[in-house]
Amino acid sequence: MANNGFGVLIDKLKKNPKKIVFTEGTDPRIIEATSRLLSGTFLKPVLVGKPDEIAAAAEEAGYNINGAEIIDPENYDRFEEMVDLFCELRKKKGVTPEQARGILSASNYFGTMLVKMGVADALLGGATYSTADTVRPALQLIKTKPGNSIVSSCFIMVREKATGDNEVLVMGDCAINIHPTEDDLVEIAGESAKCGRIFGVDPKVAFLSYSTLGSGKGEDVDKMRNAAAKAKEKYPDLPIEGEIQFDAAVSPRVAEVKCPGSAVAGHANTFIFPDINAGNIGYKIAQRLGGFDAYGPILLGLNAPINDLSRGCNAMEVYSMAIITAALSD
Ligand SMILES: CC(C)(COP(=O)(O)OP(=O)(O)OC[C@H]1O[C@@H](n2cnc3c(N)ncnc32)[C@H](O)[C@@H]1OP(=O)(O)O)[C@@H](O)C(=O)NCCC(=O)NCCS
Ligand SMILES: CC(=O)OP(=O)(O)O
Repeated sequence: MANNGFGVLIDKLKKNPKKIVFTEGTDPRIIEATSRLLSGTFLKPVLVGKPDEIAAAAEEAGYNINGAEIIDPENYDRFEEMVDLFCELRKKKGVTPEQARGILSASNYFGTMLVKMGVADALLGGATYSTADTVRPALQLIKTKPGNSIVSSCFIMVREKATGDNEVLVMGDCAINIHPTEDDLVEIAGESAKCGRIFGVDPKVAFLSYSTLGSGKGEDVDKMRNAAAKAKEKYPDLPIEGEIQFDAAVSPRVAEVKCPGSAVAGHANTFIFPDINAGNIGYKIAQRLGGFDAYGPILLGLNAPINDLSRGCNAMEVYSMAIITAALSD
């Protein structure tokens, strides 16, 4: 991503390098990204897995990962300390040490505990794990930040314009909350706008629907209209429009017909989808047919920077997401 926001993230990391855990240490895309990261000095990769299997995978992929820290859950000298902490954190669920040992043998839970214990600053997973399996340990162990009521997510979508500049859009929540409530949507909008600013977006927020300002009827229309109204009240300085159709949100010509006089319509850059069906399909259409690179899902409202990858990711996306994830840690 050649966006100025990305350069800012790298500069931040150069001043204060961070450790990032990769839960899928033998995946060739993770190995390639690790090799690229090792040639810089701003991020310290930690690979979870068996050293011999990771070494064999690196050799097969043809990448040098000398210098990467490797932690094997089966031979980790702080494993029993991790088990005790896990039991404490999951006390209300009645988890026994025996059960904890089994759960922590899986790299998604083990890696998340490395962040919880402060062994690493951040985590990136999901190259092979599903989003649910990457995110669930974080929801259970890292928890929602004070002041937030949910963890949600957004994608930063980037496409090079004919002028050579980047067009940067924000889309949320395409990955976590399946049926967000009106209040969830308000929080998703606020968090997505905040995240967009990190990447140089001056947010103009559209609460998307199949209706523009009452042109269509239905419960889902009401939900987006009410959410937009609540968001305007909660964030009076944030330009917000809704409910609004996608064409009216992005096309000045259509906006003039459907939503005249709006400060957002025709120029929206931060899109709030009514549910995960719309969001996940929407961002993938922009990515696969619209020529946008998709960075995310970036988790919003979590107590520590833990992010997910799409299983369809490539090594460059892993590399970029690692930088984004680590740079979001304090
Ligand atoms: C995120 C997701 C995995 C959570 O579902 P789940 O694991 O079944 O969640 P549960 O309801 O069992 O909750 C597990 C824990 O997470 C917490 N939690 C669940 N959703 C949460 C959210 N959005 N924010 C904060 N905490 C949440 C619960 O409170 C619970 O905590 P506890 O165990 O300490 O009581 C689920 O919402 C999901 O599958 N989302 C869609 C993921 C997906 O397929 N995306 C498409 C590809 S990107
Ligand atoms: C974000 C997302 O859609 O993830 P996956 O492609 O792994 O399901």
